[in-house]
Amino acid sequence: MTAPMVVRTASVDLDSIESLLDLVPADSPVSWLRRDEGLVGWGRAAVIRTSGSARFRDADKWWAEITGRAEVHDEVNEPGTGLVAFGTFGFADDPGDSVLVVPQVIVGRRGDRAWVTTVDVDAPDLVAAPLPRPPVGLSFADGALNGDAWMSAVAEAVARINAGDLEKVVLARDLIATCDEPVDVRWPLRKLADDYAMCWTFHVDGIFGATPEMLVRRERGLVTSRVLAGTIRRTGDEERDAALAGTLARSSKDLEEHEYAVRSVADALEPHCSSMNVPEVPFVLHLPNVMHLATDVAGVVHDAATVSSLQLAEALHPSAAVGGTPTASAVALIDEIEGMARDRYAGPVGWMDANGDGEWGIALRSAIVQGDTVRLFAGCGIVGSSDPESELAESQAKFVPVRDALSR
Ligand SMILES: C=C(O[C@@H]1C=C(C(=O)O)C=C[C@H]1O)C(=O)O
Repeated sequence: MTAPMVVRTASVDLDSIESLLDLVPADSPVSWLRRDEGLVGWGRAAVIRTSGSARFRDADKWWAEITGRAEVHDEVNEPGTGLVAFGTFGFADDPGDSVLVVPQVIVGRRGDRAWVTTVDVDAPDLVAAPLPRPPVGLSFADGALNGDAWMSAVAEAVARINAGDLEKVVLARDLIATCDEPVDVRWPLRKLADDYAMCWTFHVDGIFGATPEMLVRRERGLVTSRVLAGTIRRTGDEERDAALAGTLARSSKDLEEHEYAVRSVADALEPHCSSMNVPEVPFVLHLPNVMHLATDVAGVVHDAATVSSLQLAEALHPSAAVGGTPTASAVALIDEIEGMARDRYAGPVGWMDANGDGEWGIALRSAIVQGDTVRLFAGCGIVGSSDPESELAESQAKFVPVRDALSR
């Protein structure tokens, strides 16, 4: 048995640091940030890679062992202090690996508090790291399916739905970006955190993005989930966008798609909650590229002592926002007609502390970087009244955040 990890969390003054990303060196960075609050980290103190249907359980068991024998000195005691792991999980049982990683250094900020946590290393000087270089020689190419082939898959899904096989399915596509040199992920991360400050800007082990969708957050016995489904593109003209937001809020196609997603989350959370609040009417979430129907579900959990936030994420995944309804038929149809492997796209991504509290977003508006290649993903909820051309346009709008973040 190896020696226990020695973990120290101390308060720090970060008033002069605008973005926590300024501190992050190029060596294995991780991030989970929203409006400049959250966590960043670097270095690797411990990591587990797992796959298959037991991936969540494997990771959770490993985490219980690690936290059970760590020696923790925490002078801050906030959610996200002490020992913290960052994770990314595959959408499907296979292919693709899932990872939970404990960085050597984690820097956190929440309200007016800031802290640094070190794991088996001395506290570093918190100074701005050299800036990342922008990607050079960027070009884009179709992924597994070109636009026409993907629209045929959407038409097939619509036919299956109208034949009564299922109610909703989310179909995704990929886009391949190639550069002349390996991409420094901190470049797109900085741009995403700037341009999509209302989203969660994440990076764990090669998957990065700015997701607007929170699968599950648990903090001190309170659980929340932000469910999205139903989308309209923005035009950039404020008056037109306000009218479009009204159209979205009244669109029966989008409200139907949304209702499936909210139901799937509420049903999965219910067994864990002693009370729940599920709003009956969604609000419209405005992002720079699109607007979504959104519902914030909240509940008080009764099993925080035995069920971690990662186990809650497992129970919720895949919600109808990224899978469909009913889940099993939708996932089978995705496998049959989507024509690509999702890998960790649309899987849970986030962090968890030693109490099992944490935040798990859905890895959307995301991409996987590997050396000089970046694979971008976007998906759309399909119901019986979906139109393939509109869905293609919607998928293009969903590529925009990462696409723009890769450019200079
Ligand atoms: C699947 C994605 O987004 C999901 C699908 C949505 C929709 O179809 O309206 C909206 C938000 C997300 O729940 C994606 O961004 O790739």
